[in-house]
Amino acid sequence: MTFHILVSDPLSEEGIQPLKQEEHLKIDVHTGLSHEELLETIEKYDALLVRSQTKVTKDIIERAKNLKAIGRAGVGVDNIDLDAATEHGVIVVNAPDGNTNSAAEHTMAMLMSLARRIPQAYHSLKQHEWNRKAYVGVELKGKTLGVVGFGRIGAEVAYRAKGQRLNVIAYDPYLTEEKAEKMGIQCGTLEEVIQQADFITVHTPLMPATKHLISRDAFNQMKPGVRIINCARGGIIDEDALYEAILEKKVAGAALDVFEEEPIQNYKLVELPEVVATPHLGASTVEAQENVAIDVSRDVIQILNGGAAKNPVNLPSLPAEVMKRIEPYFNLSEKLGTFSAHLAQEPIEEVSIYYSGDLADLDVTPLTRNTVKGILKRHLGDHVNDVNAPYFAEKKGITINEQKTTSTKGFTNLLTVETRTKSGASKVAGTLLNGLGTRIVKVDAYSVDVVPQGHLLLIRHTDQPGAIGRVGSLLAKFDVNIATMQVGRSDVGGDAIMMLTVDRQIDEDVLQKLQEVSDIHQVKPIDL
Ligand SMILES: NC(=O)c1ccc[n+]([C@@H]2O[C@H](COP(=O)([O-])OP(=O)(O)OC[C@H]3O[C@@H](n4cnc5c(N)ncnc54)[C@H](O)[C@@H]3O)[C@@H](O)[C@H]2O)c1
Ligand SMILES: O=C(O)[C@H](O)COP(=O)(O)O
Repeated sequence: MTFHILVSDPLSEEGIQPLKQEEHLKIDVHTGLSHEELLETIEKYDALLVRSQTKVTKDIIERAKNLKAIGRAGVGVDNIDLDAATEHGVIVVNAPDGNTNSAAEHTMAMLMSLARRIPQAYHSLKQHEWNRKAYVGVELKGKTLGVVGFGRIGAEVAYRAKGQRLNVIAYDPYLTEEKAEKMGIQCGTLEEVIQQADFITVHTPLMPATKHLISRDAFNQMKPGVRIINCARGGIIDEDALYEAILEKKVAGAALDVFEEEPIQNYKLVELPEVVATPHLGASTVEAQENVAIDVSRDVIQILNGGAAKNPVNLPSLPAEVMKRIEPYFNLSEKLGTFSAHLAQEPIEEVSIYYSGDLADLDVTPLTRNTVKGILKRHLGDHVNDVNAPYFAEKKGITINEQKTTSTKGFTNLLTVETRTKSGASKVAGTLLNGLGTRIVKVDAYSVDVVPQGHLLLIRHTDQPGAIGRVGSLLAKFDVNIATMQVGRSDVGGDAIMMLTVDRQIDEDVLQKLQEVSDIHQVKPIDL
């Protein structure tokens, strides 16, 4: 099968080599497409690779009927409508590590340019002016740098700033005193950082909670003469408030790589002599561009080949060794989900998934998603996948519980799916037998031993002599071959089940006839 990939922003040629080496991938590079042009062309693509220019909006994702993956060759995914991607089952991957170094180095370059007014002096000299008085700077040594957002880039900036003998105070909801102490920096609240710093650099993602995090109110709390750096995202700092604070001389200068609107339409902030600026160049180095393009290319190949991505943004990401341990259970979890959906006679309201034995000490989130996918696929079809399964479950009002138990009922591992409807619950359990593959080992209270694959028939009946024979004869009459058969009962003469594996799908009229056989209460064909 050939997959079509659109690269809609300039990506490193070397970086997309992994894609080019795959024979079944056809790559089109069309950069600079307008929104309308992208909308017109997106339908034929299975994957889209972007940087920050392409706005992957809801209407684009809705039109992209074949899209399976969006690869962001960089960190920030604020140009991608993640909710729409999740709803449509499109996996979004990014390249979180590839440009950390370059972004941190650019931040330091901006910090020093700001302190020594290098761009302004350069500009003046190019105009043939020799003006030494106008470009007096400030030293970094002994000053305080406030870092807001202490993730990969924030931490790298702090590390470098210490080399410039700056004192560093940082705020991040995940920064602990211990980590700060280890790095030789101070951990503060947002207010403390804002009030104590001589330079403030922001390194958070742009999201609703960080929009205008540095606001008019924040500028009012800062030291007079503070200098601001933004190499993260336009919008984290309120540009209008920054403009006013510079005019009012509360802020001595700003170094900006990113802007609320890109490309900039209104240049008033950038034209201020106190502002040094670059056109979103933080990640624009040969090394970073190669790294990020390689990383997303590899992940997109994985996704298109049905494998697990390393850096999913809208899927849980697990360490490789955990993935390796849970991978063998994927097939079982989906099959148990599908089996459960067949057992439910009414809309499912709650799903509880119990993991025991070998599974009890692992992060099993992907298995839970996979089980839910198996359940929902029965009625919603193939467009339910691991990405959008929790979204659809929530939309349908189905509560999902995940539980770990120590009770294994004699199995080394056991996965039990319990579905609850308005009028009751049903259960199916399965296991992975070492070297023998997967088995369904329990249906409600009945022990069975069934390979979860092919055409199954679940029959509920009363344990009476002849019931099994009557089912066998009827199926033989309609030329349905029984491959395997299991029987379980609660007690002699009580409720019982038959689990049959048959060689072909059973026609509706045969099912109807089975339903009419005496002592048979329920006949359920289950295709796995
Ligand atoms: N200028 C560029 O070219 C360029 C290059 C790379 C990254 N970036 C931007 O830099 C951002 C950070 O990148 P990263 O790799 O360090 O990401 P990261 O996820 O490693 O770090 C972000 C940090 O921000 C923290 N955070 C979130 N909300 C916060 C808040 N309200 N207050 C304080 N901290 C908060 C998070 O806890 C996290 O530690 C990216 O989201 C991207 O937008 C820009
Ligand atoms: O979030 C990022 O990785 C940076 O902002 C880089 O964006 P770019 O790929 O458009 O340079």
